[in-house]
Parts: sequence; C-alpha cells; structure tokens
Amino acid sequence: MEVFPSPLESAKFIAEHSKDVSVDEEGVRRVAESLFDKASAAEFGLAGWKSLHELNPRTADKEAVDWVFLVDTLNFSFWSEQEERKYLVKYKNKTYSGYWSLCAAVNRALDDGIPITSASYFATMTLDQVRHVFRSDTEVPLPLIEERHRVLNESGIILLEKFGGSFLTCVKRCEKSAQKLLHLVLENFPSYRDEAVFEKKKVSFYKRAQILVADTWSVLEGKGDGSFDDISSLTIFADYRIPQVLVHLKAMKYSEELMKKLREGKLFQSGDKEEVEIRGCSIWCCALICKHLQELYQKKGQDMHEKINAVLLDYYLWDYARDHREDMKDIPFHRVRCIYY
Ligand SMILES: Nc1nc2c(c(CN[C@H]3C=C[C@H](O)[C@@H]3O)cn2[C@@H]2O[C@H](COP(=O)(O)O)[C@@H](O)[C@H]2O)c(=O)[nH]1
Repeated sequence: MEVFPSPLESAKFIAEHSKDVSVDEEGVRRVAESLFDKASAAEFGLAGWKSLHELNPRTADKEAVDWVFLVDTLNFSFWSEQEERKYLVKYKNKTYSGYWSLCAAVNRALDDGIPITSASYFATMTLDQVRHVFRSDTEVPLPLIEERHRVLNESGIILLEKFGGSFLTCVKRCEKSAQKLLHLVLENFPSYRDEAVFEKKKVSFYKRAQILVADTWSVLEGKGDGSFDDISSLTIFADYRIPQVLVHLKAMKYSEELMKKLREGKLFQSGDKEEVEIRGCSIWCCALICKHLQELYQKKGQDMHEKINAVLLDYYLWDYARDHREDMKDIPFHRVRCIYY
C-alpha cells in the first residue's frame, strides 16, 4: 500500500521552513474573532452548499454524487492571463466565470441530453466532444482542455472497471469515513495525487481529493452514506483563491521579493518552492484559525466541534473571495497551470 503524506503534517512542516510566506498569529486571531458571530449562522453551515449556490445539485442521490465527481475531476485552473479576456459560459440567462463556468457548462450539457456525468460517457469522450461540452461564450477557451480530456477518459475508465461506473460505490465502500474515501481516491485516481518535494521531503496538498470528499459530504447533506464522522480531519483546499484572501485578511504575509514576482504575473511551475510555501502556509494558517475559533467558543461554554471545521471555513473564505474580488484586486494570486487546483 502506497504511503500518502498527511496534508496537515505537510503544512506544518512547510510553515516551519518557509522563507517567503509566513503565518501571522495576530492576524489569525483577528480573523477568528471576526468569524466568531458568523460561524454560528446558517450560511456557515453545510446547508449553504445548496442554498447559496444555484448550480449545485438540489438532490442527494446517485446522480448528484456523480455530478460532484465529474466536476471535481475537472475542478482546476480557471484563471485567465488577462482579466478582461476570459472563459465565460452563459446558462439560463446568466453568465458564469471561473469555477462556476465549469458547473454551468456541465448543467448546459445535461439540459441538452448529453450524459456528461455518466462514466460510460466521459470514459470514451473524444477531444472534440470535450471541446463542444465546455465551449466558451467568448473567444477564450477553457484552459488545459487536452489535459481535461485525458483525466476525464482516465477517471471514467477506472470508475467503470473498478467501481461499477458510479462514485457512489466508492462512497459506500468507505464506511462513513472521510479519510478512507480520501485514500480510496488517492489509491485509484492518479490525477488527484497533488504532491510535491520540499526541503527533500515528500509533501501533499490533495486539494481536489479533499474537496471531492467535502463536496460529497455536502451534496449528501452529511446524512446516510455521507455522514462522515471524521470530516473535521480534512484540511482546507489549497487553491489559488484561499491564499489571496488570507493575505487580504492579513492572516498570512508574503516577502517583498515574492510579492514582486506575483505582481509581475510570473508563471510558476507546479512544485516550485514559492508555490509550495504559499499552499502549505495557507493550509496551516486555516488550521490555526479553526483552532482559535474552537477556543473562543469553548470560552463561551459552547462546543462547536460539529459546526467549525476546515471544510466550512474553506467554503466561507472561498465564497468571501468571490464576493470581494474588487476589494482584493491589489492582492495578486499565484499563477500555475496544472491539473491539481
Ligand atoms: N479552496 C477552495 N477552492 C475552490 C472551491 C471551489 C468551488 N467550491 C464551491 C462549490 C461548492 C461549494 O459551495 C464551494 O463554494 C473551487 N475552488 C478552486 O478555486 C479556483 C477557482 O476560483 P475562481 O477562478 O475564482 O472561480 C480553482 O483553483 C478551483 O479549483 C472551494 O470551495 N474551495
């Protein structure tokens, strides 16, 4: 059995050895305090996954779980070189960008009778069919379309050959454990193995694998096959938006040298030292925010272990980043073209 490094232990190690990125303890404390009142509100909870996002499935059945698997298999690299020229998808009279454009294209295909979430379909999709399903409503195509074609075929074939064609089979095999589902995904689906080497040590982030488990928990509303008793063991999902919002909220800091590279729009490679430090410190920073939030509630005599975890903190911060794009425009995000986030 392959050993998969823990993203949380990786994050701690990276944060302890990071040169260009640092977690600001005082900033972490301030963010936890600012979230204190919000954390007990309804939208911070699991129900927000459906109630706040019209493109997410309304149901909690096999089709909804397969929708989550398809979307999270493609849940990477939506950023555009120029802000004014980007991939957009029009769906039901609304125009979507970024991650939501992917969801809009999937729902558009389903409405057109294309069974895009069925493994028997995406296992054998041609590149032209992928281009058609994810066609843009601007002249800018969805980035990494060839890689998306490859991971779709690869994931579809594995799902058909080993799991009867549905991700719900994987979920049922994990006896309501998020960690077991995470490891089943890592063992069987290579495109989810989001790892790097840092200071000669193998480290992991597993962004898409962890968000797949989290979105499965969310679409099943934390009930039945999705009642993971260890959901709090997941970390946040190290994408390119969470670091941006943590720096904006002053919980995390970049060196002047790194900030300069980011402002110049430098294209980093997956596994570069700066990229690993940004992603690892983001995970560690959010683990500390969660810890502070728990302590604040304990002081109030409230046990919020069910309500506060990295998944719900992540969803909140990610939605915050989407809603505060304008306020955050002078905080650059790091640019990497890869299939991991
Ligand atoms: N950390 C974290 N990263 C997330 C998500 C999501 C979508 N999840 C939503 C869906 C259901 C729930 O309600 C969640 O709100 C996408 N991403 C990543 O963001 C980037 C896209 O950004 P932009 O270009 O601005 O759209 C890209 O790396 C993508 O992989 C998340 O939740 N957390």
